[in-house]
Amino acid sequence: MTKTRVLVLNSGSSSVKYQLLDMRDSSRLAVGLVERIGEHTSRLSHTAFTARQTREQTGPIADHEAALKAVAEELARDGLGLDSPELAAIGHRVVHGGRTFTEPTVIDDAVLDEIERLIPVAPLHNPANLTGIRTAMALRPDLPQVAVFDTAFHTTMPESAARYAIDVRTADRHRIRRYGFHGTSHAYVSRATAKLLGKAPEDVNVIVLHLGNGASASAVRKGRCVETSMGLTPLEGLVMGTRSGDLDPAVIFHLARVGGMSVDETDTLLNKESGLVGLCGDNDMREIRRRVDEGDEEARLAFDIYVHRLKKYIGAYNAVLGRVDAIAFTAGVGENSAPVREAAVAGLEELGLAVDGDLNAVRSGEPRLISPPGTRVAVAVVPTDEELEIATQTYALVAGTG
Ligand SMILES: Nc1ncnc2c1ncn2[C@@H]1O[C@H](COP(=O)(O)OP(=O)(O)O)[C@@H](O)[C@H]1O
Ligand SMILES: CC(=O)OP(=O)(O)O
Ligand SMILES: [Mg+2]
Repeated sequence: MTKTRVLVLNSGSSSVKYQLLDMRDSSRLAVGLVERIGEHTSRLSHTAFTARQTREQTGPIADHEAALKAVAEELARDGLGLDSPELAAIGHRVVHGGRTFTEPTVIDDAVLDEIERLIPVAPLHNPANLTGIRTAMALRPDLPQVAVFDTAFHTTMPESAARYAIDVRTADRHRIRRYGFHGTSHAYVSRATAKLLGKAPEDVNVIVLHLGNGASASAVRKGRCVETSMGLTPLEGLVMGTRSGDLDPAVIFHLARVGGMSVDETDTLLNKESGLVGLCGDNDMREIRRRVDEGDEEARLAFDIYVHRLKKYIGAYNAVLGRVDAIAFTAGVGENSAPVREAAVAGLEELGLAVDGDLNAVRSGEPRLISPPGTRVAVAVVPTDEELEIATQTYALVAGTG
């Protein structure tokens, strides 16, 4: 039997997203999501397109291992189980690959060790990724398991962008540099944006704004990343759902000296209790906009801070690229929040940027332009598909080996 299927696992800090694809035509056989892992109100939602079935279950799912086993059971109920002889490989999103991994990589013990070694610089993500990999390996030890790294696309950044201005010896000793994340999404979306413009990726310069729970911007010149907003860890850059993004590093010394806060307390504050949730108590942009529309001042300020930071990055990446052909909004907020897109581009006419109100209001799952016809820079909404990209890269690596 030909092995044409790939299962993709995207294990986040408190969720697992998965897709089973048939790579002959990249069609999706099943998709699903396990949310709120570790809480009493965990939820698994599973759709099998083959059986035209969607099922949901709620109730405690203790950890990522339990989550993955529940996913395997759901797939099996639709005859799509992990024991399928048609399965060619399992592709895993791995957030931090350091400088070691610039390409998708078949996972062995040495790869596992390296992902583990990188936990201190991706504490929210790499442990979950590792559990996902180990559980999948236990379920199908015979199958190639492939890691696709968030950092890989950013390894083309020049040293001038990748280095922090700190003592070189200290930086080198501790491998402190800017790695960047969400690379699979930035790669996919920058290519899809070129396609939307009817051009080859090598012929365009694109700013990609990946605005999900985690958020990052990247500047892509002729298909290669030259700058991105996340750094050593996914904390730097834009305002996010629960992360502060950019900040004077002296805030941390100040909190230690004046606030008596430990390193771990500050880590939690900046990664989990800051960003939109720290500013207004909500991290969901839908809820924030609802509050803004009701005249809530706290939500308004949170929205304004979020947009102000975004605008600074758009300006900075215009300067980095020199010439910009398109700006692409993607991920949960970027794809769905017309007010964020409108506000981020407002007042940037001198940079050749504008958003058309009617086009911006269109709701669609397709890549689309939202700038008025004839503007110098195309502004686009380009849905990301990290799972499809991971499946494509995974299959390219293993096809012909099984
Ligand atoms: N219809 C919508 N309008 C505005 N924001 C939305 C909408 N749907 C989702 N979002 C935002 O997208 C976020 C999730 O984005 P997503 O890319 O799925 O995140 P992640 O992959 O990091 O979990 C939510 O927290 C919410 O702020
Ligand atoms: C790297 C990162 O921030 O990922 P996510 O948006 O999935 O949290
Ligand atoms: Mg995401």
